[in-house]
Amino acid sequence: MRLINNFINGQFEVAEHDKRFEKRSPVNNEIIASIAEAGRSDVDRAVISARNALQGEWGRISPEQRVDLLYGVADEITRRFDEFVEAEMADTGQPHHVMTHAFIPRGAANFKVFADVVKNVASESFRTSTPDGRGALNYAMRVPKGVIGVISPWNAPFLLMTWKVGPALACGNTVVVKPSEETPLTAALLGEVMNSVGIPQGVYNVINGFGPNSAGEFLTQHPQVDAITFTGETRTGTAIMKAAAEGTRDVSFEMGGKNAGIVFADCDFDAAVDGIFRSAFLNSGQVCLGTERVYVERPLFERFVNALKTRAESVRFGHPLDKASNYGPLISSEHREKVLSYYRKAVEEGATVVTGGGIPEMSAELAAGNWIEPTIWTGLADDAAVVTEEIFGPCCHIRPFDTEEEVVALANNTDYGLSTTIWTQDLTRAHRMAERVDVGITWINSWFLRDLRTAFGGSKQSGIGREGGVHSLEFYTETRNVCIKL
Ligand SMILES: NC(=O)C1=CN([C@@H]2O[C@H](COP(=O)(O)OP(=O)(O)OC[C@H]3O[C@@H](n4cnc5c(N)ncnc54)[C@H](O)[C@@H]3O)[C@@H](O)[C@H]2O)C=CC1
Ligand SMILES: O=C(O)/C=C/C=C(\O)C(=O)O
Repeated sequence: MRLINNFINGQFEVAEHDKRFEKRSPVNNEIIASIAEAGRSDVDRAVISARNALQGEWGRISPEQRVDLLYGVADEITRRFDEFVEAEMADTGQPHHVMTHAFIPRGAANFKVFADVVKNVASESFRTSTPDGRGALNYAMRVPKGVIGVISPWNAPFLLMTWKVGPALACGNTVVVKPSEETPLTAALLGEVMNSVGIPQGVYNVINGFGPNSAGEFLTQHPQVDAITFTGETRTGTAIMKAAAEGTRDVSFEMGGKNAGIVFADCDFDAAVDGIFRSAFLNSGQVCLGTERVYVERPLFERFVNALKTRAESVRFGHPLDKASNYGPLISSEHREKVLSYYRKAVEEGATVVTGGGIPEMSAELAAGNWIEPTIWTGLADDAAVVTEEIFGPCCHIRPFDTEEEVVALANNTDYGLSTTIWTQDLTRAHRMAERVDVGITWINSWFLRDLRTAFGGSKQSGIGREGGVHSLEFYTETRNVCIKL
């Protein structure tokens, strides 16, 4: 069993009163780690060490040196790639290929890309007229915001945590990270990386624990935290926003979604089936950008439902170390119970269960894990619970539509506004749709195709602000204007 401690001022430390909690494997629910649960005094030391680091060596080094250090972090993640893959698989139970092809490489990229962004972005300047005719020069200067509180979720832990730590450090801030209680391993490994490449003590800190009345709340309430960046549930975002209001701290939120996939009859059929399959079922449906509502133009409806059913029934459940498996469990037994409760509700509300709806049969050594079948429904009303509420599991409801007008209204019929995926060969129509569907991110003939320089975030209850490229700089720096009278 692993012992995971908090990482404060460059040292791994036990928590006050040596308080700990257990982490269970999603594949069989055996205990795999014991985690130090940070108390208020631990969080306080982490925040103070982050503040001191701003005044120390980190605050004094040049942007070029900072950029080189972050390249070093990316290279060291790549050098220790297998350890990160193994740790993330242990935490999440997700397949080896998802880690090696997507989630762990993105961790390294999150440091490299933002190092490049800060190296290459110019600041604005204006020549200003004055009555004496000599004029003035205004220019903007970016300074770090200070100590950033980073609160991250469990579904893509390393990717989503480094998506915030990378730009925060590139901009010269220091961070205190509170990883999800479900997935503490890679944040701790990153502490080792920070030390080995020479990131000064106190720049990167990790405190473990839960949300309310635990490390998450202690961090967001701490008056020396200058800004908070959060990915997680919309309800949690509301609680964090209340905490941030004290001291009027800035927030950046990426939250839940109830994303629509829209398939027109003129689409490339195989590509659309493949794209919707990935968007509904990748990571066992635990992706904020995932598709839980699918709208298919009527002439294609039956054929599409049958093809998606075939794909969903072809997944191979298994241990992530078994390379023949391509499908993992849900993160926890509590989360599986939540998703199963939606499976039951769908039936109560009159759904036709096209496939799935229950728990797959597993071998004896995996039977105690959080396995669940990919599930497809049809036939529900537009106000059914599984059509309106975020489930965050491997499931989707498919409904036919007849007109563009109708499908825009259906897609927008939600309090969320994170992403959508649209499948059509008519790019004029696709563009028209992108203007009308009320989301932060629209993918056309693709899904989860990321360029880290682009704006990422949600509308409505899916988020506040945008991160990515220069948008991250907007959040992680203060812009100062300097006016020189010439
Ligand atoms: N929009 C996006 O980019 C993404 C959104 N999500 C959303 O995240 C959710 C799944 O992740 P979870 O980890 O279950 O979310 P969650 O909101 O329960 O937890 C996220 C983090 O917040 C912490 N936390 C909980 N209550 C807190 C409080 N009162 N104060 C401070 N910290 C608190 C948790 O300990 C955890 O570290 C889904 O609803 C999903 O839609 C997940 C990934 C990406
Ligand atoms: O690519 C990003 O920056 C965010 C991706 C989000 C997920 O992977 C997720 O929520 O699972």
